[in-house]
Amino acid sequence: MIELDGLEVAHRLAPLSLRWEQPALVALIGPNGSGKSTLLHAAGGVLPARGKVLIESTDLLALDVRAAAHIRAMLPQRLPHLISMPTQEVVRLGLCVHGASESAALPVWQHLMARLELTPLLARDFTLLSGGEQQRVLIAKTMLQIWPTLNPAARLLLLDEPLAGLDWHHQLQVLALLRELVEAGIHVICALHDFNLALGHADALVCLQHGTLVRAGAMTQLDGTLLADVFKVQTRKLQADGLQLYLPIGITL
Ligand SMILES: Nc1ncnc2c1ncn2[C@@H]1O[C@H](COP(=O)(O)OP(=O)(O)OP(=O)(O)O)[C@@H](O)[C@H]1O
Repeated sequence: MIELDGLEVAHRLAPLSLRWEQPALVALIGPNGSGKSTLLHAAGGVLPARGKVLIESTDLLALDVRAAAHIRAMLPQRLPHLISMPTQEVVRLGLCVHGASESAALPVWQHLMARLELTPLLARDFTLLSGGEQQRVLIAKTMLQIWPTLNPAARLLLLDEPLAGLDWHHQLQVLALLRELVEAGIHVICALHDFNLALGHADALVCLQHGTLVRAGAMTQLDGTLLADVFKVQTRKLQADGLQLYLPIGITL
């Protein structure tokens, strides 16, 4: 069970309460500036906030950063200040939190390197990789931190637009890894701007507008009315393989 209980950031996020009984892939959507990053940072305990983030009976916000890092991992939207170092050392930072040995981590390491196609990049300087390559490296590092076979305490993964800058192939690779994590018991909250990817892959929806929760629940809540009212876009509904998709065709005023 994961619960955001009255989570609030002064002037940026109105108090919101949400609860999920089972691990799920939650799509966090909202227009630019609606508070998605604010919610993720607050839930991760890296931005001062009121309220609680309950994981079973533990309040994540009452833990110090090191203890919290055993339970949750977070991928921010912007790259941290880049320092010149080999890419493999960046990935390896994901192991520091739980301290799994490299031999214990090897199967997971190999799995992530293969799925994210990072092996040819490992010896290169991280700062010289392309934006999408750097993003895949940081996703691997973040996943190593909370991969359940390496870190059994891990419960929550917070991702701020992890698919931004990735090509379709790598977007789908990342979504497949997120599904693996959900099936292994990790609750994933993922800010996304691509509604069709959300419809195809997420289990549940959270939508913010002006720092306020406007919808939450099943993915069927993501519909043409929401896209018109909150995102100010006119859409055409499409059906593909039983999936409802939306094509943007104009803006609403
Ligand atoms: N450090 C800060 N101090 C004050 N206000 C901030 C700060 N960071 C963000 N904001 C404001 O908080 C609001 C929510 O920003 P946030 O980054 O959470 O939006 P978002 O939904 O993630 O947007 P985007 O889709 O553009 O990434 C915005 O109005 C933003 O200007």
